[in-house]
Amino acid sequence: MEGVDHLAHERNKSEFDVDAMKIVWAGSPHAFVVSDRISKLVASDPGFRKDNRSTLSRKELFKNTLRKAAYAWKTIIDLHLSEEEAAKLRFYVDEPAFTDVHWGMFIPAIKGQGTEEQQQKWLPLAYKMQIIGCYAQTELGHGSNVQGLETTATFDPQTDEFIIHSPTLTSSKWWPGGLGKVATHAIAYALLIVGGREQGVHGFIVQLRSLEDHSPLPGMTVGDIGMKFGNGAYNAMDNGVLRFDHVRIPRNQMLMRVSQVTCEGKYKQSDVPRQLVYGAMLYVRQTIVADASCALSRAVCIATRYSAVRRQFGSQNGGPETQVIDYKTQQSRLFPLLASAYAFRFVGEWLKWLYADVTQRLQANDFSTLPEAHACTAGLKSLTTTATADGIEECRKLCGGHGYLCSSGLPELFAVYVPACTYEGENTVLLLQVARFLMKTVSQLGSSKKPVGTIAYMTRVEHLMQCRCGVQRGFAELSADLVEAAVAHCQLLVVSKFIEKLQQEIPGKGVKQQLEVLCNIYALFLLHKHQGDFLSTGCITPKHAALANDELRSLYSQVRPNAIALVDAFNYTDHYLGSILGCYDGNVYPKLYEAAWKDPLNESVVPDGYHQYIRPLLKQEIRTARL
Ligand SMILES: CC/C=C\C/C=C\C/C=C\CCCC(=O)SCCNC(=O)CCNC(=O)[C@H](O)C(C)(C)COP(=O)(O)OP(=O)(O)OC[C@H]1O[C@@H](n2cnc3c(N)ncnc32)[C@H](O)[C@@H]1OP(=O)(O)O
Ligand SMILES: Cc1cc2nc3c(=O)[nH]c(=O)nc-3n(C[C@H](O)[C@H](O)[C@H](O)COP(=O)(O)OP(=O)(O)OC[C@H]3O[C@@H](n4cnc5c(N)ncnc54)[C@H](O)[C@@H]3O)c2cc1C
Repeated sequence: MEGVDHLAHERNKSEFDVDAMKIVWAGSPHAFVVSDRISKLVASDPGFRKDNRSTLSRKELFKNTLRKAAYAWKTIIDLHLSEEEAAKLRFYVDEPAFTDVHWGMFIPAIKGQGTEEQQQKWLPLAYKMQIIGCYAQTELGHGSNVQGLETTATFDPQTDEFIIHSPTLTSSKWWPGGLGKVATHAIAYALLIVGGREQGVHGFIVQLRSLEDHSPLPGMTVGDIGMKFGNGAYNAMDNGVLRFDHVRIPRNQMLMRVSQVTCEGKYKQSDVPRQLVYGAMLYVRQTIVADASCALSRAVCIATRYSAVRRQFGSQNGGPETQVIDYKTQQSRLFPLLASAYAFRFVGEWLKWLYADVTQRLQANDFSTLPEAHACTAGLKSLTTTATADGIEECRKLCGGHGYLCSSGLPELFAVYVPACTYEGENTVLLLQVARFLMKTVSQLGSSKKPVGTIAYMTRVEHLMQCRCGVQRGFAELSADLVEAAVAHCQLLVVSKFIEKLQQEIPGKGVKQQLEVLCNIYALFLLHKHQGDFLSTGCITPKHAALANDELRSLYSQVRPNAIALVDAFNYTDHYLGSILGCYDGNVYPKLYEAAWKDPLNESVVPDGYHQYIRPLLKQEIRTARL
């Protein structure tokens, strides 16, 4: 029945203060108040409905996304929302769109790589959305290999301009979000050529479309690259293709914080590391880690609530069947994902601090922590997105057949989420960056200082690399193993940041205790999953492995009465979850049944096509099929 909380009995089992945990999850009392208010504002506004998305054609979906983006912007203006509130509104609208790239990449790139003068010119236009930007780095032929990009930017001292050109088919810009149909400007990455000399890849602000009638400017061939994975909402994003035909831009539209080109045609490399050209990627990667905790927590919320609702087998004397959440197999699949959602939340908080710290240092020209920041953002982006994509799929499977319905919210969540394993740095490529950082760390330790902890094994690897073949060839030969080492290094980071979080003051009855249980689940699940490595290196004995497994089962039993409260702490509205299986009141079956009849296929009892195809079949009126 509507209005009845079918999960009340579960909520009454909770052994901790859920409201206090909501503040821990939000990050602070202020963050909770803002999130709670904005999520309810979005959920209560019909202008932001999303339950009909799966029935729209791609063009309808895209146009609806434009409508929502404009409506969101009007809401932000009319309600005088702050930047923080506006970002929360875009988050809870939950629609992949050009605004993600405008706010998430275009603006950070100008802030990170533009001079003061360039920031003063372009940021006010971008903040007021008087221009709409995209981040055009990837090309048809190159994405991971940034230094392999082929678009050229040739300086013409006669006119004090750069000539942006796509010399080959593979140099076509390909994938940038917002580029296909909406963006008026791009940060375009191109190989700088000054006085006939190549100077590496740099960023350039290029206007793509007229601000009067939105038509592509001369020399621009631009469009959408076509449908993407599944029928998911990511098809609302106009990932585009762009070819430049000798497009001229003023010299002052090269982003010149890192390097400069003078009007005389001199190339100047300031003492800022050239890697700052990659700065926007550092920023986005750290946001992607926080994003992973959100996406995984959504899937876990759905699967946990449904696991408490669903009963299957186990009826005694005609009594109720067993809740599937009580099966140890269900717990051993679900609860490590619940623990991971919290773990990624806290490592994401730490990474946000690390990024802010490195940014502050960079402003003082202190580049000492840039390598560490790169390794951490790259590695944690890789680790958390892989685990989250796998975790969303596992949550779909945990919900049985109903998990495969669009109305469960899980297929769409998966389809929209999985490219995170590829964009902003393909996950293996990023782990190789971490491996390179680890190897460099080890080689710098020198003979007097042996590596310890998770990089202790690197001594053997380093010896092998130096004696058997050159370091470079050794690295390539052992790269698959080094990627595993990089993952282990990042897992250590996640566990250690969870432990550090527990050393903080955490108010609320039973809250810290619950987090300690989740931290232990996360760590022991990893030990169980990788026990082969731990055993073969003598880090643990078979007895330790058995103890860990026993302890895991005990910890699952401790989580069980608190599972619903732990996902309630995410404080997601039913609108944001977009899932009948995960609805707050657990009233699943009537909602599933009601939703089925809303499908367009049920608009007629006899389907289109019956008289044309089925009736002739049934009446044996089909002549022998033409071969
Ligand atoms: C939730 C998201 C929210 C907002 C985002 C908006 C929308 C969401 C949707 C989609 C967004 C996705 C957008 C994109 O995908 S943009 C394109 C992303 N592309 C990439 O990530 C390319 C990946 N490739 C690279 O980063 C580099 O090519 C490389 C793999 C790192 C190799 O670099 P390269 O210069 O060729 O050579 P190396 O010799 O390996 O490195 C030299 C040197 O530099 C150091 N380094 C490398 N990168 C960085 C960095 N980013 N910061 C700092 N330092 C860096 C590297 O460690 C090495 O240092 P050494 O000391 O070892 O020499
Ligand atoms: C949904 C989506 C949105 C995107 N948005 C944008 C955007 O807004 N702007 C933008 O510029 N780009 C965007 N991209 C592009 C994205 O950044 C690239 O796809 C990504 O960087 C991966 O590069 P790639 O496609 O060239 O993959 P590749 O590098 O070709 O990877 C293919 C395979 O080769 C392997 N590989 C590559 N190099 C190595 C190596 N050195 N050693 C070992 N293995 C290797 C990889 O691990 C992978 O298995 C987007 C992509 C997607 C899917």
